Amino acid sequence: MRLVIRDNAATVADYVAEYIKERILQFEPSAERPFVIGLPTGSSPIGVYKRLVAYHRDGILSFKHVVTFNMDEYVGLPRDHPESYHSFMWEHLFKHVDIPPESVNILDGNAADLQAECERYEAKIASYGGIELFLGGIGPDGHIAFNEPGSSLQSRTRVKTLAYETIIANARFFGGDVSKVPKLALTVGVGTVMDAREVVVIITGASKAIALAKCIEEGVNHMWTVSAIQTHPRSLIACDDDATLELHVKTVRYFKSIEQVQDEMIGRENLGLYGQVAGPLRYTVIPSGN
Ligand SMILES: N[C@@H]1[C@@H](O)[C@H](O)[C@@H](COP(=O)(O)O)O[C@@H]1O
Repeated sequence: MRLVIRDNAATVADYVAEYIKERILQFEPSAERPFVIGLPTGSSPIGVYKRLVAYHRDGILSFKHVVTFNMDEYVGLPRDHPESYHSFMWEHLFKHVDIPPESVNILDGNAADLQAECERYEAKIASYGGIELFLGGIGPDGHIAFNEPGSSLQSRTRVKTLAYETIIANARFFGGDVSKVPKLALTVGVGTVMDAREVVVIITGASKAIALAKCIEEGVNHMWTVSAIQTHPRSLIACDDDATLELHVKTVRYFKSIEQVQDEMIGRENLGLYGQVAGPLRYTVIPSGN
């Protein structure tokens, strides 16, 4: 696993947006071979979406051959409710780019048969040959998507009851009124996320500091479901300084030194993603710490 530390949420967003842009461009997606990406909602990815929209506006990035699968959706909230994840995604990303609407996949939290909807979703992901890159954020309790503490680390897409801490955290989107926050959600499982060929997680802010420390410095544990990322062969956490508050100084220095060595050996401008070196250097470098 790699940990990339930046000064603040804005520079984390710069890094992650550029990372995703490069991954899509290097993949050279086509109609027959689209780039399949898993996407989160929440405040963490908003800066990334803004930058992806800007890449599109500047003619650098197209979403014509990108297929998306969102992580989760509330149960029972009308699709056009301003706080539904459908609304969020169209507002922050999809309506600003050239993605064909049929390439957007978001769980239907109003389906008559919620279980069947979850099974349909998994089957659709499989029909594309799986997800290339899953981007995620986490809750303060270390949940990824809506995989609350205690979720099986092999879980698949399913109906989930939200933890009280999550309901309180998300009340800010419902005028601070806890009673208005849906108590159920559909969510991809931890296993669904970990099946992606690559996982990238954004962790910013002091409120996520304990979760980041649990995820990185302690063992894989279903009480901090994002910690499953330790078992993934190709994973990256992008965090800001505030999120490192609970990490050991040694941990922070270790991951910073890895980046520094990479920069010195290869040069930042030539360092592609996960050893895929862009520019004139074409050899493969696998950075340690992966
Ligand atoms: N289901 C979503 C998660 O996918 C998201 O990661 C989390 C964090 O949100 P924020 O980025 O706003 O802190 O919120 C919700 O619980």
